[in-house]
Amino acid sequence: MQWFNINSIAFIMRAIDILAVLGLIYFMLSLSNDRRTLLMVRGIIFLLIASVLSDRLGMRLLNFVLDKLLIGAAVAMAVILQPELRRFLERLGRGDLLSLIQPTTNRRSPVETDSVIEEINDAVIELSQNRTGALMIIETGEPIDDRDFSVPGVRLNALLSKELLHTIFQTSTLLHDGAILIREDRILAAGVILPISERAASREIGTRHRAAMGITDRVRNCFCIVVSEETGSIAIAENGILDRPISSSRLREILETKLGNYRPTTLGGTVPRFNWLWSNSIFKNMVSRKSSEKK
Ligand SMILES: Nc1ncnc2c1ncn2[C@@H]1O[C@H](COP(=O)(O)OP(=O)(O)OP(=O)(O)O)[C@@H](O)[C@H]1O
Repeated sequence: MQWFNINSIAFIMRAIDILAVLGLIYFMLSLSNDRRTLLMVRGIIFLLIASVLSDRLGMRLLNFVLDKLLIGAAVAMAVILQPELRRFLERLGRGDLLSLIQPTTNRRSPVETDSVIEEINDAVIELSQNRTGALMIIETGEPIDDRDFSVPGVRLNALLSKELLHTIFQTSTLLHDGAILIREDRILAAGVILPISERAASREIGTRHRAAMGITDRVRNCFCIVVSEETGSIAIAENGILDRPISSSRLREILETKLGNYRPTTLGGTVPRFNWLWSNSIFKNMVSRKSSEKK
């Protein structure tokens, strides 16, 4: 028992302390998969580390300023992340600890998912064949905040069907202008006006396609399908990058990957959202920016 002295206990307590902080950071990062939120959390973590370091190094004035900044940042974060924090506290209160460590993406049942994929796929192909312009935002995770849209459009909350998708985009309807927002198996809104991308892109790319690039650049938990009125071509926008033209078989593949049950898994069976955001998308952006610039 000699090895189990005061020093060992202090070491174990320190390890638990560090693990608890890492756990807390993990939960904060998994609150949202919005890029700006993650950048904000990262900024606060940076301030926290700088404050601890300045304290250890005896830099009292810097430490004083950093402490005040941290308090301000924490209050700002509580205000900005109010819906996410409320969800987090609700789950904590319910004792639903498992859902805290599981990504919230794709909780649809297989049957529901299959029919959503079918309906979207059929509608897009039909719209493309008829050269009917269309813009769809499809959520893949946490709900998109209305403040991310320039105009949130008209609320529909209707069950998704290819007939409805087709009807909305007919030029004779009042709702055909703008985008529709799809959440799970519902068309939540139509006539949504999106922020236009500020990325440098070819002059051939018009406002419908730029709008798809704009929203997916701002919000990471979604992708857009665009059907060109001019050419009938299908495009997919993700992470602010436009991929076009997309063949009908590729469209189905993308829908199945994004909305189906397939997900790349780790040993634990799930991928924490911030991994995907910070590693995969940064890599993808670097690779596909070149291809979009070429267009
Ligand atoms: N900011 C926006 N948010 C949502 N929809 C938009 C936005 N800007 C334009 N649109 C849609 O795009 C239509 C205009 O498309 P425009 O011809 O300018 O773009 P495009 O990318 O060349 O598309 P297409 O190939 O279909 O012609 C508008 O009628 C409107 O429905």
